Order: sequence, then structure tokens, then C-alpha cells
Amino acid sequence: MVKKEFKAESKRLLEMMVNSIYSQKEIFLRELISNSSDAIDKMYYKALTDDSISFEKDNYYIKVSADKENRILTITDTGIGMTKEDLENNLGIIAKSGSLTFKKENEAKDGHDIIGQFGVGFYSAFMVADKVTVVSRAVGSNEAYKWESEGAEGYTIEPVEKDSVGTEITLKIKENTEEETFDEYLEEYRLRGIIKKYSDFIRYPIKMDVTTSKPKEGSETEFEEFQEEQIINSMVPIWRKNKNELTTEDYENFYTEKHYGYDKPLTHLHLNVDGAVRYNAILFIPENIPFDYYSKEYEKGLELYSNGVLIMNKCSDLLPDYFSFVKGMVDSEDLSLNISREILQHDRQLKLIAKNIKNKIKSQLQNLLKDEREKYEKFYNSFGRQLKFGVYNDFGANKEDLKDLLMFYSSKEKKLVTLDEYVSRMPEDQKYIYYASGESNERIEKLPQTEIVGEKGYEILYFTDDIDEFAIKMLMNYKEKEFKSVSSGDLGIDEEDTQTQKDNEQSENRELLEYMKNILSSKVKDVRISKRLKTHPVCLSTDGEVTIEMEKILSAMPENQNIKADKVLEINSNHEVFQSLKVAFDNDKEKLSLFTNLLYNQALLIEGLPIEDPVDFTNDICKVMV
Ligand SMILES: Nc1ncnc2c1ncn2[C@@H]1O[C@H](COP(=O)(O)OP(=O)(O)OP(=O)(O)O)[C@@H](O)[C@H]1O
Repeated sequence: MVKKEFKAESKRLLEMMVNSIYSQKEIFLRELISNSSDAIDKMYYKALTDDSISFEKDNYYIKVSADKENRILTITDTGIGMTKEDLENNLGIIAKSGSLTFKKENEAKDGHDIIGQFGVGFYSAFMVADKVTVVSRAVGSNEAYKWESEGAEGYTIEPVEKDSVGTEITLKIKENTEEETFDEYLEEYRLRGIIKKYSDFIRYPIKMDVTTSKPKEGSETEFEEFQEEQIINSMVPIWRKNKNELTTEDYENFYTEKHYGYDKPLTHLHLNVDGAVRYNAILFIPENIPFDYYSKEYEKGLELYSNGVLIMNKCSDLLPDYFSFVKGMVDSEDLSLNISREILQHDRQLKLIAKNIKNKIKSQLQNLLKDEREKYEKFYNSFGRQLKFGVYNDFGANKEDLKDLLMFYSSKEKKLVTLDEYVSRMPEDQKYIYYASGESNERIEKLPQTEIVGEKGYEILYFTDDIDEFAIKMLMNYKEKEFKSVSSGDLGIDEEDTQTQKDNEQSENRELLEYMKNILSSKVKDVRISKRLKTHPVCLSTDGEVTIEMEKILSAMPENQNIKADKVLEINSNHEVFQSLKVAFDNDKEKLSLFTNLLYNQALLIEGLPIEDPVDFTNDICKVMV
């Protein structure tokens, strides 16, 4: 049986290519400049083995010029050029990449800087041009050829004169249509912007004639415009420079130039990794929270470059959500790009880089915490909440990574402390890591529930963020010490005498407490003699996992599932109020009902919970007064 080769309808193929691969038209310039850079690179590699070629870096450049009037954009390079056969093969056959062949042939000589590989980028010129003309003279040849095409209909090749080796690509820019303008690709400002965005780190100079102005001769007030050739690209990316030669200011300038933020970075990381996957990265932790950080509009991600050419503005896969505040870029030569260079073919390399980056950021933060406490606290005040979300999210999958980075305000130290610091200070008899939740440190400080723990001399962590308790519930314990809310049922504080005394009082006053519970009916699960109150008359505590703070947060959520804490009204039997309750129970049940409701509402207020009927409450107070 004869095996037949596939044929392709080249007209349709070109149309498809031109119109469906790329999502943005502006990348045509990136593709053409990358080709020119490849052509100069090839010259460089050739010079390594061919003594007749000398590679003087100054002679190699790319030039972009626009002629607005005639709608012509030209990209010229002094690279290796193309012979007639090269033009036929490389520009006449779609998906044939002379650069890929070159790279393979020169593998041993380290050809990995060459960008081209798919053999399609050139045709992106047809997205913005009606006609493309390529005039090229190959190195070592005296002949030059002109390749010309108007797209789908095919191309022509004919000999022409060209003084020097290299390639000149001329685009006849399309006329504007109702939907699209093409004029922009002839505007100096726009062209500079595109070059800066995608090709800033091409290693050869990209030149353009730029209009500037200077004072007119003999005048200080009048100016005249003139054209001046300028190099548009930065060429050497800061991330390829030697770390030791860079100052903090260099990094700060890069941060500002790249518009990573309006502030200054708090700290930076410069990585040159040469392992299973090679990459360079510069990462920043901003000083301030970006204004949209905690909004839906905020997009996390790092800039992704392949060989110095920008591939993606925000590659979100490079950062875990809990480090979404990190800004910066990654450049790798090991990425397998898809044909449009807009997405990646395989994400294995990306996953490796992301994992590596995650670990580096983590250790950078740990070092900051260890060596530059003040800076770390500044960072934590801005982004600590995000770390706590990280502990809670994904069912706690990342809690081990993050737990040592957490900090909470301490009742004793009156500042942020880490869990490690807390645990290392715990007296031997202290069983739990105690915490109290509330709106602010000032409010928590006054909570009656903190009395017994505080009096015992134990440190209490103050939870003022809505995520705090949820994160801690996910963490469960730290260094084998469980977390315990000061409002929870069993505080694990064993003062046997007091415990027994309170238990006795509980049974002695069972009827009174039972009666009060009935008055409050479904509002509380129980009314008890408190084991935690010392001076305050009353407080609320909870039985079970859901605390009052959690109830507040859950009920504020859009899908409110009406999850309630099992509230317990605790009465201080040492307080005079308790005597009044006893007397009322024996003599005046109506008064007891009044007192019970008052005490319950007071407990709600202390917790920062709304009272159900404020009018009733104020009327009750008046009843006591008269
Ligand atoms: N300015 C140039 N100088 C010399 N050769 C060039 C130039 N532009 C294109 N070529 C040749 O034409 C080939 C096809 O270019 P094209 O841009 O279509 O694909 P590529 O650069 O190889 O791959 P990719 O699609 O990944 O960019 C190149 O591989 C190169 O051999």
C-alpha cells in the first residue's frame, strides 16, 4: 500500500494561523523582533567557528522605523540574513522553523538563547499588514533577494540589490476599519510601548528614530523638534546581573519601573536557580496593601518571561493564594510554550518553579521574622490576614507551611507574638494555648471571661480578625498544645477547692438556675454558676465547637446557614447580684424574671451581640430604678 502525505490547504491554513492563534495583534512586533534577535544570535554562533566572521557587538542591532504617510513599518536587522533557499524554505513553508533546525544543529554549542521554534511567528505580520516584503542578504553571499506576499495568495521571490548582510522587513499597514484601527502601529509612542512591554530584554539594541525637542539656536524660550536615534530596550535584564553588583536602589527602581506598586518594596528576593529547572526571578513583598488587594478585582501572579521575552503578564499558577501579595517576575529558558506563546504546553516546569518559589518566599519571611522583627510586623499587619486564610483554606493543606509565620496580640507582652514564643513561655501547669475573640484588643481586655485565665497568670492571645478562630480550629494545636477559647466550657484550670465549691453551689441552686433557664427558654442552652468569673456578675460562654465570635461571622456571610453557638449564661455566685437573685426566687418571681432578662441582655452587650428588643431592655432598667 502506498502511504500518502497529508496535504494542507495553505490559503486556509494561513488565514487560520493569522487570525486565530494570537489574542492580541500587537504581538506581531514581538515576533518580528524576536526573529531579528535570533538572526543576530546565529551570527554570533557562526562567528565562534568561522574565523572569517568577526562578531563586533556594536555592529549588531535591530531598527524599527515608521513612515506614517505611506503606512509603512520597517524592521531591519544586521543578522545572518537569508539566501534564496532560506526564503523559500523558512518563509514559504508554514511551520518550518529555520531557527529550530539551527538550534538542533548547534546544540553542543549552547544554542538555547534562540527564541524561534514553531515556524509561525513571522506570519503574525499579516494581522496588521496587507503586504509584507522581506529583503535579505545572507552572510557570505553577494546576492540579495526580495520575498513578497499579500497573504493567502502566495508569494514571489526576485533578486534585488542590498549593500549589507541582514534582513529588512517592510509591512504595509492595513487601513483602519470600522471595528479596528491600525494607525496605532505607526505611532512612535505606541511602538515604543510595545517594544518595552515584550522585547525590553532582547540582548541587542532595538533602535528607533524618536522625535524630541531642543531650544532653537539663539533662543531660550523657543523649541524645535528634531529626530534622534535612540535605543529603546534595556537589553540586560536586571535578573541576569550579578546580585553583588546590584544595590537596594536598583531593585527599588525596577519595582517602580515595572509598576509593581506605588510604594517601595519591603523586601526583595533575587533567585538564580540552576537545578531540575533553570530560572531567574526577582520577587518583591510590598510595603503596603495594594488598594484593591482584598477585592475581587485583585489578580495575583508573576510576570513570566521565556528567554527574556514576555510571555504572560500575570501567571497566577506561580503563586499560591496565601502569597498572592508577592510581585515580580520569573524568566526561564526551560518552558515549553504553546504556539502562540500565550500559554504553556506542559505545566511540569511551571509546577516545579512554583514549588521552589513558594519555599523561597517562606524562608525569606522566616528570616525576616528572625532578623528584622519590626519589618516582619509591618508585613504581618498588611498581609497576616492572607496567611491566616492560607491556614484555613484547602482544608488546612498548607497549615504546616504557615503556622510558624502566624502572630497574635498577646495580653502579657502587649504586642504581636508568634505561637512558638507563646508556647516556650507557658508555665508547666498550663495545659492550653488560651485565646479570646472580640472586635478590638481594648474590648477583649475588658471581657469578663478572661478573668480567671488572666488571674492565673496565663498569657491570652487576642483574636480580632474574623478568620482567626477558623484558622486556629484548622490548626487544632501547636507543638502539641491545644487552643482553648477563654469562653469555652472546660478551661482546664484545676483549682480543686474552688471547683468543688462551685459544683456544690451548682447543685444547691439547681432549682433557681433551672427556673432562670426556663425564663430565657430557647435563648440559652443552660444557666450555670460560673467557674471563671471573679468580679464581674455575668457572662456568656459556649458549649461545643461553635463559639459566639464564629456565630457572628457565620451569620454575616451571604449564605447564612443560621449556625448558632450553644450559649451558656454564667452567674458569678460571689457577686451581690446572686444574692438578689436568690431572694427574688424565694419571694418575687416577677422580679426574678426581670433580673434574669436584664442579666442576659447585659451579657449579650458585653459580647458585642445585638439585644433582641432594646425598648424592652431600657424599660426593664427603668423598672429597677423606680
Ligand atoms: N529577520 C530574520 N532573519 C533571518 N532569518 C529569519 C528572519 N525572520 C525569520 N527568519 C527565518 O524564518 C523562519 C520562520 O520564522 P517564524 O517567525 O515564522 O518562525 P520561528 O521564529 O522559527 O518560530 P516561532 O513561530 O516560534 O517564532 C525562522 O526560523 C528563521 O529561520
